[in-house]
Amino acid sequence: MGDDGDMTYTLVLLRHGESDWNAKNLFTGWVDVPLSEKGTEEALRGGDLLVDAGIEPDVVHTSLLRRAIMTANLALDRANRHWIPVKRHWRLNERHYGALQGKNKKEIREEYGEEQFMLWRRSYDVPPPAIEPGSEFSQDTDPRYAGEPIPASECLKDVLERALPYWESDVVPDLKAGKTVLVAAHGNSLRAIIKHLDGIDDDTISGLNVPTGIPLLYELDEDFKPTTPGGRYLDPSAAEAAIAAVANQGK
Ligand SMILES: O=C(O)[C@@H](CO)OP(=O)(O)O
Repeated sequence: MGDDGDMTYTLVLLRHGESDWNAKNLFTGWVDVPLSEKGTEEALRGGDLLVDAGIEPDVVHTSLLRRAIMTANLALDRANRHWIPVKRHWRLNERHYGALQGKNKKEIREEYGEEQFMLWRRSYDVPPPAIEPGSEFSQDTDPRYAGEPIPASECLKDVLERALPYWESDVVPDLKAGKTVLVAAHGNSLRAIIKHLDGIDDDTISGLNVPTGIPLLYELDEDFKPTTPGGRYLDPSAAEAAIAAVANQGK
């Protein structure tokens, strides 16, 4: 609720802390790797940032991947909000990186060249080649996805199309109920949500990167439009440096 009585909704987006594969510079996607030690620290600091900003999440939504789940647990524990209700869904998972999952970003860039590398990594509508079912980094027999229409590779457009139904059916109702909502997810699933919220066009979104472990606060008006375009990172200077590091991965 704004001071002037207008209804606003409070949303916090949180990308997981650094994972082991972020540290090793590997395409990760749906591979369920743990947080690195640095990532654990980032998640706890994310909780401190929530406390410092006086933000008390009422409900948390996560993907089905442990790096997002653990980040939410650590941040909320630090913020003494570990007890709030949680909902998890694969529709908040990282973008499925197809046959690139498990591959080194620098090696792929050197093998295929900068242009193809960036098309696969940041174009809106060019997915990487599909992953082979049954291969080492495929999720086709993973019980957590049994019976679900899971992808074998995704571009950002695909991510937006599968994340939006969950956004509308589960996140929006929590916001409309006046809850402060925390969404703990991934670089590309959050890029999809940000594209939707801020109405970013298909070309411009390729230049937008999300740093690990720094809460991004959105106040939304009654039409679910951000009152501050792009939201506000709770540690803006750390976010700026971390965004540049994500953009330069593979170099
Ligand atoms: O590997 C991945 O799954 C993602 C996020 O870490 O990488 P990128 O930023 O290259 O899309």
